Parts: sequence; C-alpha cells; structure tokens
Amino acid sequence: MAIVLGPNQYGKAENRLVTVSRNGSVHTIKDLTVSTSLRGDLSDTHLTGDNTKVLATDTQKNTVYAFAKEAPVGEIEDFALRLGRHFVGTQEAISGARILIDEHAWERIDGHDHAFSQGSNEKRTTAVTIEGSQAWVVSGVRDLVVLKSTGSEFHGYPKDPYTTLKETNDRILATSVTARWRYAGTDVDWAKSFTEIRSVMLKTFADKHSLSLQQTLYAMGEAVLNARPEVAEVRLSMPNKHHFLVDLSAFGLENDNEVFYAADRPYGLIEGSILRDDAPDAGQAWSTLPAF
Ligand SMILES: O=c1[nH]c(=O)c2[nH]c(=O)[nH]c2[nH]1
Repeated sequence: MAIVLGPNQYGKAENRLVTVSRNGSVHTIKDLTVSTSLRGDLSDTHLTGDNTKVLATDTQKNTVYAFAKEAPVGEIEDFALRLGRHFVGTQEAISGARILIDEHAWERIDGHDHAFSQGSNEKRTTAVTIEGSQAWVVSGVRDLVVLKSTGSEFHGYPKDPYTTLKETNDRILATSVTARWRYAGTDVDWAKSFTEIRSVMLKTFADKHSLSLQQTLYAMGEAVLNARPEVAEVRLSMPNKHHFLVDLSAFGLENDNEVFYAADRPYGLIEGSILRDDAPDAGQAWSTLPAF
C-alpha cells in the first residue's frame, strides 16, 4: 500500500473588497467577497514543505486589491476571469484556478450621491474555473427570498402510518432561492444576462400555479433555458420555508387561511438541475462546487 496526495487546491478565501468609483460627486460602490483557489504542481509543499511553487495566499489577496485599482472591476464574471487567467498565466506551476465572487447588493438612498442602504441579503454570485486555456463560468444568485400567499397546493402524496400532513389547495409558498447557471461560453453580456435570468425566475415563481415546490423549481429552470440561449444548465436549491396554519379553535376562532406560524426549521429542501439535452459538456464548471 502506498499513500498518495489526492486532489488539492489552495488560496485566500473571502477577501472583502469594496470599491468607490467617482463620477464627479456621484459615487458608485461595489461590495464583493472574492475567494481565490489555485491548482497545479503542488505536491512538493505537501510532501516535503518545499514552497518553491506556492504563490502565497497573501500574494493572491494582494492581487485582488491591486487588480481592483489597476482597471475597473466591472462585472464580477470579468473580474474573476481576469484574476484566474493572471494566476494561471504567470505561475508556471499553476495550471488551474477557481475564483468565487459574491456581490452584495447596495441601493442608493433616494437618489443620494454617496449614501446607500442594504435592502436585502441577496447576493449575485459567480464561480469561474480556469484550466490551462479553457474557462467555465457558473453564475447565480443566493438568498433571493420570495413568497406567494396563494396559488400553491400540495396533495396527492402517499399516506403511510407516519403521515400527519394535511392536504391543502391553498397554502403560502415561500423559499430562499439559491440558483446557479452554467454558461455555454464566455462571450456574454453578464449584467444583462443576470438581470433577465433573475427577472424570469421571479416572474415564473409568481405566475406558475404550484402543485409542489418541485414543480415550481423545474418551471423556473425551464423558463430560464427558454429565455436565455447563453445558459446551458440551471441548478436550483430551494428550502421550503413552511408557513403552518395556527389552530385557533381553543379560542373559539376560525382560521380562514389568515394566521400562520412561520417555521424556521426543519425545512423541506428541494434541489435539482434543469438542462438542455444537447448542452455542451460541463467540463470543470462544477468541480468542487456544492452539487446544488
Ligand atoms: O412542495 C412540497 N413538496 C414536498 O415534497 C413536500 N413535503 C412536504 O411535507 N411538504 C411539501 N411541499
């Protein structure tokens, strides 16, 4: 038996980067969390501690901040591609890079020049993977919380000795969407694509009469693929944020679908991938990302 080194990568996780761009007195901010990870000929450091081929994670961090100054950050996908290609292109031992970026949303306060509020916890995300001269982009959104107060049913499921759930023709449907979509290529208007994908997902959540969260999940992915040819695959993770009808009968009150207990946990967790059957091979696009 021999013990060998398996897959490995290293980098600086969660660099917090905020930039201010000034157009006269009008400021625009970008608030990012950037993680870098490098792969390649890294067995020496693991086996003997020889760091000749190790670009320090501290240097990776500095590169993130220096790049933010040297050219406009732009869209997160472009910034991630730029960083990943730099590391692979300048370090002989480094053959691959994975750059993860979350963009935190800030809204301008009432047209104010330089004051902002953080309205929600929603994040725009990207995961860019570079392998040699190839690049894959998986972008997405996280913590997109949505709720509809009707237009959702759940019934027809098996009743076994442990089933207590009541069937319903009218319930609250709420979830916090994590969506990731894999682009077929890299020649994409990233900002437009993001805005339209987000909007198609929201519209489908709202419009689709739901018989299960699974059906809603599929419909949202299908709508994205129908609307956006640049997308090859959509992966969705949607916790069912249960709203249980409160039993008010002890107080002689009827509850006509008006008073709910918003449960925190446990929650149903509905996850899936929707893709074109002729989608280009995913290559390294999903490597080391969560399955959904
Ligand atoms: O949309 C739903 N899907 C389920 O699989 C499920 N299971 C459950 O208890 N409630 C629900 N709702």
